Amino acid sequence: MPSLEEELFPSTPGKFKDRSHTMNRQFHRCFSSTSTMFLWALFLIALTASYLSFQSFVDSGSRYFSSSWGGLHWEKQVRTSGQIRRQHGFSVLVTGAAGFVGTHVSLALKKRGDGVVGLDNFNNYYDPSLKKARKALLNSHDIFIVEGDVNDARMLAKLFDVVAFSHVMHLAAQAGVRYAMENPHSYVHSNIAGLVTLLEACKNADPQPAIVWASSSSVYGLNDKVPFSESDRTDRPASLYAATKKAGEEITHTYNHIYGLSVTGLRFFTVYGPWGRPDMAYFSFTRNILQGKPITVYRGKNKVDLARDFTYIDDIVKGCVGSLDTAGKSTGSGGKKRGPAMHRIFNLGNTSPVTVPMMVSILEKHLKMKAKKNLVEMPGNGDVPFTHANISLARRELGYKPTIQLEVGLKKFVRWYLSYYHYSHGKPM
Ligand SMILES: O=C(O)[C@H]1O[C@H](OP(=O)(O)OP(=O)(O)OC[C@H]2O[C@@H](n3ccc(=O)[nH]c3=O)[C@H](O)[C@@H]2O)[C@H](O)[C@@H](O)[C@@H]1O
Repeated sequence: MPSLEEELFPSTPGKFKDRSHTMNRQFHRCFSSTSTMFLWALFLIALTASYLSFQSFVDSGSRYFSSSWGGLHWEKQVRTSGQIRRQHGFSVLVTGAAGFVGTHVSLALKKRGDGVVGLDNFNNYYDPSLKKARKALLNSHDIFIVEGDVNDARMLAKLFDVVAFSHVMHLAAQAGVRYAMENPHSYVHSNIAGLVTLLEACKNADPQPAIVWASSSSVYGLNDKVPFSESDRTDRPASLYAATKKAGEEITHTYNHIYGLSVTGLRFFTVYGPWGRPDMAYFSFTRNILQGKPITVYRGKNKVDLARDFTYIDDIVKGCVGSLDTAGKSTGSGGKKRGPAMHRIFNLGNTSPVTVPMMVSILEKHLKMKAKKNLVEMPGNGDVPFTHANISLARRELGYKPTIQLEVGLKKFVRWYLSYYHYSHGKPM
């Protein structure tokens, strides 16, 4: 019978000895590998620490030296731009300031003496050089534009740190009805995630600003009750774009309800005019007509013409400014609601829809050129056959009264287009 010792330690002679040797060796190896590991760990810690400090250096460096926001000079520019120059004036943060509506609203506010700080991410959804040109225009009126995204919470917090904005005019968005099929995530990024980040910043700000923001006529979707009233159904969007704008209306309601933010949503109806958006039909049609290229004119079922309640930019600006002027104060502070705050939604349209072929013939008249038209059945890509705004609520509450009809508005647009793109007598100079 093997002894206990043999049981415990195998019987092979020399094994125990061997084992003790082995253990000895292992102990040494183990010890040496532990110290190696220790050294490695030290090395890794040092490496991580230097990486982190390098990162923070890069981070602060990019914020304070090379990037588009941060630093004492930047803060001074923001503060100066946000300075109010009239009695009882506002200090307004305009997001999407280098956009079409953003540019016009910023100029109007600045002209009457409000402080205006612009914010824009200058993305390339359409020609960024047009956005840069709008920025130059704004700069020439002493409006500073921060280059940044509404998803950047740190940057927003910094902005509210530097200026106690009384109002936020939130116009930054991924626009365009049909592009949503190509790039759906950009709509979620800007119109939902970006909106929430902005609302969080507004909620945390002290004082909280009142918010006026751009919704869209597209929320009416498949609604066929005309004209479209604010109380009509908006639960059947026809495009993801429309769905994100509708979501925005619900999200802003939540922030109004929980945090006491004063919110006004504006449903814009196909806004057009000088400095407009090149992705929109009236703009791209003008470009193609001038270049002798064909245009695609969509038609509804049974060859019915599509129609839009085209609204001129100056009328929209009046609606935006009227909304800011009548917005009640937000009631929250320290991220807490202190009482009920205003929550409003308005249609800003023109109340006189015009068919797309009619819009084309007005362009032809002003351009003194004929369009090469391809008539195509409206593809199922989010479009709606017509829009028509009932504006009685905006008229009553904001004093909103559109005055520019499409004929006149397109004339102003064409004049701007020819000058901006250096045309003379229908030919590029
Ligand atoms: O009112 C609104 O809320 C929306 O107005 C416009 O959307 P939309 O009315 O579709 O404007 P356009 O893209 O300029 O189209 C105007 C009309 O021209 C038609 N169209 C468009 C493009 C084209 O190549 N051919 C064509 O016939 C469209 O079907 C539509 O009936 C804007 O692009 C949206 O950002 C905005 O939210």
